[in-house]
Formats: sequence, C-alpha cells, structure tokens
Amino acid sequence: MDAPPTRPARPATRISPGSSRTEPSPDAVLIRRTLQEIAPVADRVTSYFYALVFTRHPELRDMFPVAMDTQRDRLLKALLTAAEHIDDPGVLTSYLRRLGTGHRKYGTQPGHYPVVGEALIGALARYATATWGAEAEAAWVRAYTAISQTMIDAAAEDERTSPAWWHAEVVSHELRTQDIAVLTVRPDQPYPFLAGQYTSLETPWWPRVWRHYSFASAPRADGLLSFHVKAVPAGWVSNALVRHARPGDVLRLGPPAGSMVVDHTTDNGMLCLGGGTGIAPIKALIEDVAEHGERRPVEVFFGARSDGDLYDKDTLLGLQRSHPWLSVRPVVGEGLAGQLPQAVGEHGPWSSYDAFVSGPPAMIRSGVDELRRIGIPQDRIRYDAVGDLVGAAV
Ligand SMILES: NC(=O)C1=CN([C@@H]2O[C@H](COP(=O)(O)OP(=O)(O)OC[C@H]3O[C@@H](n4cnc5c(N)ncnc54)[C@H](O)[C@@H]3O)[C@@H](O)[C@H]2O)C=CC1
Repeated sequence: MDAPPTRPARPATRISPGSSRTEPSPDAVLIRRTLQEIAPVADRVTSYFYALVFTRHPELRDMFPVAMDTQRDRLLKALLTAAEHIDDPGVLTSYLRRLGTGHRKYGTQPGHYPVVGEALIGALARYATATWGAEAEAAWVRAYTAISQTMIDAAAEDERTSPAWWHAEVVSHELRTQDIAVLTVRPDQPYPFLAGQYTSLETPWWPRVWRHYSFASAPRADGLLSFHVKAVPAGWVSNALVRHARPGDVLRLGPPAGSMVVDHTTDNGMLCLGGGTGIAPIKALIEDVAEHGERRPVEVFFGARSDGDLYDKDTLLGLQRSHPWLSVRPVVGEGLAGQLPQAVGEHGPWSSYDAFVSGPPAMIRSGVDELRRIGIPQDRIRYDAVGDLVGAAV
C-alpha cells in the first residue's frame, strides 16, 4: 500500500470543509493567505522547515527515517492542513486527536511541539513574505498552540489505555502471486480494531518508515491479524514484506484507524468495490457481517487487471458458497479506467445500499463518482484513502 495520493469525495480521515460559519475568522483568513502564498514553493518550505528542526535540534533526527524523500513532508503537511481548517473545530479536533495519538509510535513527547512550532513559524516567515507580519505570526502562533495542545492531550489520554505501538511476529507468509503475499502476524498484546480499518506498519528492514495496510480479516478469537501486501515498484516496505519477511520476523504496528466500518444499527444492503489488494478490508467486512449473524445482502465487485491478479478469488467464492446473502463478482480487465464502476452501474438498483470502496486512489475516485451517479448518497459511501492519509495521521 505504498500508494500515491488521491483526492476522493468523502475521505473518512481527511479534513473536509463544512464549517457552520459563513465568514472565516480573521485568523483563518491570514492562515489561508499564507498557505496560498507558499503553495508554489511548497518543496522549499518543506526542506527549510526540516533543516530548521534538525539543525537546531539534531537529537530529533533519529525520530525520522534515514531517507526522508517519501515521508519528510508528512508532518508539515499535517500541520498545514490542520491550520487551514482552524475554523472547523468539529472536524479538526477528531483529526488532531488521531494525529496526536498516531505520533506516539514515533516517540513524540510534549517537549517536541515547541521545537516544531518554531520551525514552522521560521519557514512560513521566510517564504510567505507578502503575508507575513505581526498579525499573521500571531494568527499562526494561536493556531499552532491550539493544534499542538489538542495533539498533546489526545496522546496523554491514549497513553492511559494503549501502548504507543505493538510488536507483531510474522506467523505465516504465503506468496499468492509473484508480487502479492498474505501475511499473518501475532501482536504481543491484544490489538482492538474494527473490520474495515487499517493500521500503520514498520518493518525491521526500514526503521521508522511506516506504511498503511488494511486488516484483511475481521477481529479473530486467536488475536491474529492478516494483511494482503503487493510489492510495488520502489515500495521499500511492500517489497520487504513480500520478498523478505518470514515467520519469526517482528514488525511494529501503530494504532488502528479508519472509518470504513459496518454500521450494525441498520440492515441496509452493502455494495462493496475492491480493486486489487483493496479487496482485503472488504473481506474483513464480509466476515464481520457473517459474525454478526446478519442477513443483509452484501454485493462485492472484485476488480483486477488480469485473472492472475484475482489472487483472493477462491477465498471470496468460498465465502459466497457458505453465505447465501453474499454475491461476489470478479471484474477483470487491463488498464481499465472505469470498468469496475461500470460493472456496478450495470447491476443494481443500489439506491438503498451502503457503499464501501477500497483500492487504488484513481479507482476510489471513479468508484465514488459512479456510486453517486447511480443514486447512492454521499453520506452512505465509505472509504479511507489509505495511500493518502493527510499527514499520515497514524
Ligand atoms: N482501504 C483501502 O482503500 C485500501 C487500498 N489499497 C490500495 O489498493 C491498491 C491496490 O493496488 P493493485 O492491487 O496494484 O491495484 P491495480 O492497480 O491492479 O488495480 C486494481 C483494480 O482497480 C482498477 N482500477 C485501477 N485504476 C482504476 C481507475 N482509474 N478507474 C477504475 N478502476 C481502476 C483496476 O482495473 C483493477 O480492477 C493500492 O494502491 C493500495 O494502496 C489496498 C488495500 C486497502
């Protein structure tokens, strides 16, 4: 799941606009103006921000991966995203709380926040020269103080009930295709999560490089967790997991996250689109419905580029045989922008269904568009853009 960014219509973990205020506050106006000004030079702002952090506080360098190219802008991006939505406390608070608890696994302490705040202000002052001044600085200081306090409080609260991370030993590694492996791991402590959620994962081969993976099973009585991993070109973590991981290796897991979960208070039908290894959390959702003894219709479309890529077809067809309420339709095609959503459009009607979409970012985008087109309201379409969680909040 070393996946590129996406911009779906209702990301469960992304901050979206929607404030009840009609007029932005003066602080929000200044913050947005600053953000607009730095947007064209975002790369330089990012480099300068990290240079400030590491030159002033070299001891913090060890908290970040050795090679920062893939991850280096996550922290800054998260902070800028949060600041942009400073007027939207409802959405912002839950985002920041996740960000705060998710940072526990990096070893983040309350004392680190002022360091980051200084670097943030330093980088903005240098690159947003047209907007910068006493007022803009005061607006940013207020925003950052609120942001960091929410993160610190959430981390402190989480510390009372959860570890900062879990160790998990690989207990099985099954190569399903040349590039796809199914890994099962045993966490060292109970790991509570909901079917459809994902976690962040670090391998021993790439310390401090974390990637998101969805759980491929609902919570199990034996506590084991499973993941479907596809080795993607230049994907350090995914290649390590597919080609090097063996039983006995120990990974680290962050906390669970994501809202692509089953609402057990309704018996609406479920329409699930899973593309490639995006079928993993859909399989977890099916198991969840089966365990709850529900009889709601579950219709799954499993998209893959070729027959060989339908690596989990037998498991899904097996589930279909044991559950009369479940229907699984494999959809195969090469490079097919639009084919999976089209298959959904051709069946139906779906207007009384809840929808779940999981897969590559472009598939999520076109899938969500198609689902809306066939009449499923936005608020009944669930997905987590796993490859593109703003700021890698977990
Ligand atoms: N919770 C989630 O959203 C999860 C997402 N993923 C993501 O799923 C992806 C899986 O990668 P692969 O197995 O290589 O998938 P893939 O690239 O082989 O594509 C899988 C399916 O999606 C379809 N698809 C791709 N682009 C499309 C588009 N623009 N419009 C319509 N359909 C499109 C393909 O035709 C195929 O049917 C990764 O990006 C991974 O990060 C994986 C697990 C969970």
